[in-house]
Amino acid sequence: MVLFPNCKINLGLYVLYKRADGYHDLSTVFYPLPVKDVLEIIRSDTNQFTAYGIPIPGDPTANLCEKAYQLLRKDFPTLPPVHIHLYKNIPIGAGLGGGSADGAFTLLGLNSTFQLGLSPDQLIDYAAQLGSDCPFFILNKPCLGGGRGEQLQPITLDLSAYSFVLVNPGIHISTAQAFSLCTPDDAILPIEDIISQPVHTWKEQLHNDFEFPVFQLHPELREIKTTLYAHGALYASLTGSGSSFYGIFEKHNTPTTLPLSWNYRILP
Ligand SMILES: C[C@@](CO)(OP(=O)(O)O)[C@H](O)COP(=O)(O)OP(=O)(O)OC[C@H]1O[C@@H](n2ccc(N)nc2=O)[C@H](O)[C@@H]1O
Ligand SMILES: Nc1ncnc2c1ncn2[C@@H]1O[C@H](COP(=O)(O)OP(=O)(O)O)[C@@H](O)[C@H]1O
Repeated sequence: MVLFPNCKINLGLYVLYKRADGYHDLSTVFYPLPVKDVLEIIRSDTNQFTAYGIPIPGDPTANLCEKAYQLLRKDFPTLPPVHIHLYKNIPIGAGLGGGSADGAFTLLGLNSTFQLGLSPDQLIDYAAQLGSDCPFFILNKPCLGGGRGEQLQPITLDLSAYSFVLVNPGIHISTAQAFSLCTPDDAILPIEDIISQPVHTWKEQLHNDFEFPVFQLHPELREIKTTLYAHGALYASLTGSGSSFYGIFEKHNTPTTLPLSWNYRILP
């Protein structure tokens, strides 16, 4: 079976407070975008994980694909061995949730290949054990995210009339470090109220709490946001804990090139 795990962006991200378990409660909107990895799962005699494309830091046994397999294997001891081949294309540690997508899609792929009969709610429970961002990719549609990110409420939000520019500065930002640099504050406007207004109004109202610490760590990244607005973005922001930024543009007003020394992709 071949699957295509996609990335996400966060439309607004508010860190509300630090919990006793060390995680933070947050409020965000997860929105899927079509930058994708390629994930192949094949029944085999032995377990094997192979990754190609962008190098993934860390021990391969800590890969979220491998972790997803082991998580299901605990509850389904008859799950046969598999070869997992991952072509990595989504930038890593970039706030795009690529690792989480790979883990969630591995759960989905194993469930359907081996007919495990897991419901979406059960898959979300497994995904939440892999990481806070993983449950979103089981639903993979625009969602309001609460709790540590695992409490999901699908929302009606269609941005297909717009194009997106994704800028990847290639700086790996540790999610744990980024959270430790945020000052939690739960006095916020409900994010769903902001999102329901036209996109051009978001600039004044919709914020990502990670921008402040990320700009402190990497002041040179301010230029990305400034450039996106200078070239007509209706809205521009850091996604997740960074380091990627996105701009939302009217389709007829989308730049074809940007004066940036960092990699960027235009999703028309
Ligand atoms: C910030 C967000 C926003 O979508 O995205 P990314 O920037 O990673 O894409 C997510 O909350 C990231 O979720 P995810 O990357 O799955 O994080 P996890 O593996 O669960 O946690 C990594 C570490 O981040 C911190 N963490 C994570 C989520 C959360 N709600 N509170 C936290 O404090 C904890 O220190 C935890 O040990
Ligand atoms: N399949 C995977 N792809 C990318 N990173 C992975 C994967 N599995 C585990 N990781 C680990 O997750 C971290 C980055 O996660 P990623 O989802 O790319 O970033 P972010 O959390 O910023 O959205 C890295 O430290 C990496 O070692």
